[in-house]
Amino acid sequence: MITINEAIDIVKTKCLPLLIETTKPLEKSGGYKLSCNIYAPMNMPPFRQSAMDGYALNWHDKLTYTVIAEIKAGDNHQPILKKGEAVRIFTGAPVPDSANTVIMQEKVTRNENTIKLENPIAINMNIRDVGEQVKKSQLALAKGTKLTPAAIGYLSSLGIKEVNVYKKPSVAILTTGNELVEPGIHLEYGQIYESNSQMLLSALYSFKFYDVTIHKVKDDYHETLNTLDHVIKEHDLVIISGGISVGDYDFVGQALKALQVEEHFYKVNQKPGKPLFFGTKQDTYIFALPGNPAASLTCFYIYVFTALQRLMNSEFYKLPRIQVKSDSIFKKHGDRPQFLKATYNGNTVTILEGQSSSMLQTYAICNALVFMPEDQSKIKVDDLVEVILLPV
Ligand SMILES: Nc1nc2c(c(=O)[nH]1)N[C@H]1C(S)=C(S)[C@@H](COP(=O)(O)OP(=O)(O)OC[C@H]3O[C@@H](n4cnc5c(N)ncnc54)[C@H](O)[C@@H]3O)O[C@H]1N2
Ligand code: MOO
Repeated sequence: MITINEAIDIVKTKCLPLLIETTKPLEKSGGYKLSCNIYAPMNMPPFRQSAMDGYALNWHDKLTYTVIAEIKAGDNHQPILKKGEAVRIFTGAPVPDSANTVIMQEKVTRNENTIKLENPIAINMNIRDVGEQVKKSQLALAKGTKLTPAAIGYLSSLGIKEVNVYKKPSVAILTTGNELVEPGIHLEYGQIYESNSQMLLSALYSFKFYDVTIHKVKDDYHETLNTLDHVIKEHDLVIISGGISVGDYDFVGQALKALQVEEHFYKVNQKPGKPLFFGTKQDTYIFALPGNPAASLTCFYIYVFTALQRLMNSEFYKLPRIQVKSDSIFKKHGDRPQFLKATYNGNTVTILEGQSSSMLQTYAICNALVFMPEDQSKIKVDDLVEVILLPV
């Protein structure tokens, strides 16, 4: 059995950036990376803007100015100021060419058509110059930049409505199991509700992967084989849930072999998620996650996340990890390294009850995983532990 780090390294090495270009409306481009440089189509700001509510002045060496006009944001007139004249002005309004400084209103006393400055002011204060952020034709954002809310706001401020980006992977989720029933349908004895597809879909959505299809098969070899064959051909990444262990009705391994999926690893020395498979067929990456729900989700966060980040050409291929003091105790059974459901309060971490890989109840309220290495058998209060922060 390989170690967790070996498995992560294999995923990291095998998964290559997709680098397929596509065009997206700006409002739907969050989380994508630019596939080419964007040059500013205009100066930003496009005109000299006042940064304060106050007065734009044509500076002179006295403290008193005559107010000759008013300019508010959106106005397009350009009063001409002589030396010693001022215009009332507001934040975001165009500063006339003949004004050379702006003073905030709190620093003047107004008396009808004159203002008196408390103290002398220097020129060029509180004016955002034309092209101060970016000049027309300058590089606005470089190829490869990830489109964050700020980047989208910035491009939108330049009047840009669509962008060329690298495609995100298309993902198929395939659940397996005779016992699984759709929520909403009456459960017969021996049946449970199928929940991993919604959980994995939601995890993908949380990382802004929306191109996802869901497929469900019974514990039937031919159905598993045919559906897998189809989803592998149609998607960049396939996430299988369940049917990967050694039971007589676990057909996933057999089907993957028959489809000549190249195995990169099967079984990782970890708890939960020992029977984890990763392989490739042509350009498609395939994970078979253990069916136990908590094991499935932990394997998603530790391995599938890495694959997704690599396909997106991101250098951040692991969730953030920090060292934190534990405020609880935990005794490990067995010697596999373990991921423990936990809550991190910004200061200490609490290891929760219900660590079984079949249990989602405590996972539902956890915001972190504590990683307990192979050689550690217990965690005491105040021990420093490694905490993996989950995107909740
Ligand atoms: N003889 C052995 N038995 C098992 C081993 C082993 O090493 N030797 N490993 C155990 C471990 S650890 C795990 S984890 C599971 C993994 O089994 P599978 O991946 O084959 O998963 P299933 O058997 O199909 O299901 C396991 C469990 O999860 C429930 N499940 C499955 N899919 C869903 C779903 N979509 N929604 C909700 N719940 C689901 C399923 O009903 C089972 O209870 O194997 C152990 N056995
Ligand atoms: O590996 Mo299993 O996920 O421990 O239950």
